[in-house]
Amino acid sequence: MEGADMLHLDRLCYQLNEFSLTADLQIAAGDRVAVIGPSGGGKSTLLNGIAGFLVPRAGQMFWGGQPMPDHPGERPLSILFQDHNLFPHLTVLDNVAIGLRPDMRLSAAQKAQAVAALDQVGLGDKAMAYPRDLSGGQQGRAGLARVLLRQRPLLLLDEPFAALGPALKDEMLEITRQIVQQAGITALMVTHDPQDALSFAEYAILVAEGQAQAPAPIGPLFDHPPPALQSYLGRRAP
Ligand SMILES: Nc1ncnc2c1ncn2[C@@H]1O[C@H](COP(=O)(O)OP(=O)(O)OP(=O)(O)O)[C@@H](O)[C@H]1O
Repeated sequence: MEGADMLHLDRLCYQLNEFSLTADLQIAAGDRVAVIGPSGGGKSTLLNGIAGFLVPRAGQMFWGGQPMPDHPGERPLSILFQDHNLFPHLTVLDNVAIGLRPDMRLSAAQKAQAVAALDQVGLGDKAMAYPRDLSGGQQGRAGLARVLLRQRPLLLLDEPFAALGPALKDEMLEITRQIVQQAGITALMVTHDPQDALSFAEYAILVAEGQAQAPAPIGPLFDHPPPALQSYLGRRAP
């Protein structure tokens, strides 16, 4: 885990009224990490902190050995939430293109890239459709196409496919895993489903009672869960 290509949360502390989250950990570049733990433990707070939406009370964050820029827009990351951040009044192509330029004034080459990203997620024939014309799975794919186009090295996912049925969710997780793996993207995914965590990630960060633990290899972690994880998993251990 040494070297410049990593995400380093250096003794970070975020305070939200009564709640505080501490994180002192490193994630190697290209790793896929599940963020798991009980409700209210601080999983979304961790992602919001990494995204730059929260100002830390203490500590620092580094990416590739350099301090993370303060401004969220300058951080080298993309975010995929459950609503896929699609704008209803924009075509699918423009929804993807906005990932590259907020004013959507793309050069011909950039437009070709956006079309290629749609092709890659199997939405090549939906470029001129609107989000309302897409199924839930297709909306997820459009969100992924934007992630592909942005080519940011870090991806934050907060239960992006939780609203989908089991088969479609599995399919979307697999597509996401392939895209992330091929592009060498470092990915952190919040999930409540141990099976999703296992199928997507190599490591897991357990977040409980305001503490984010260092990433651990996910198989052994589920095989021998520490007490906080054991009580969270209950009888739903995978
Ligand atoms: N904007 C806020 N202001 C004050 N407290 C907040 C704010 N957002 C979250 N909290 C509190 O911070 C704690 C952690 O919330 P967080 O959403 O990070 O947990 P979580 O692990 O993602 O939970 P869940 O699995 O239910 O989504 C909770 O006690 C929550 O009530």
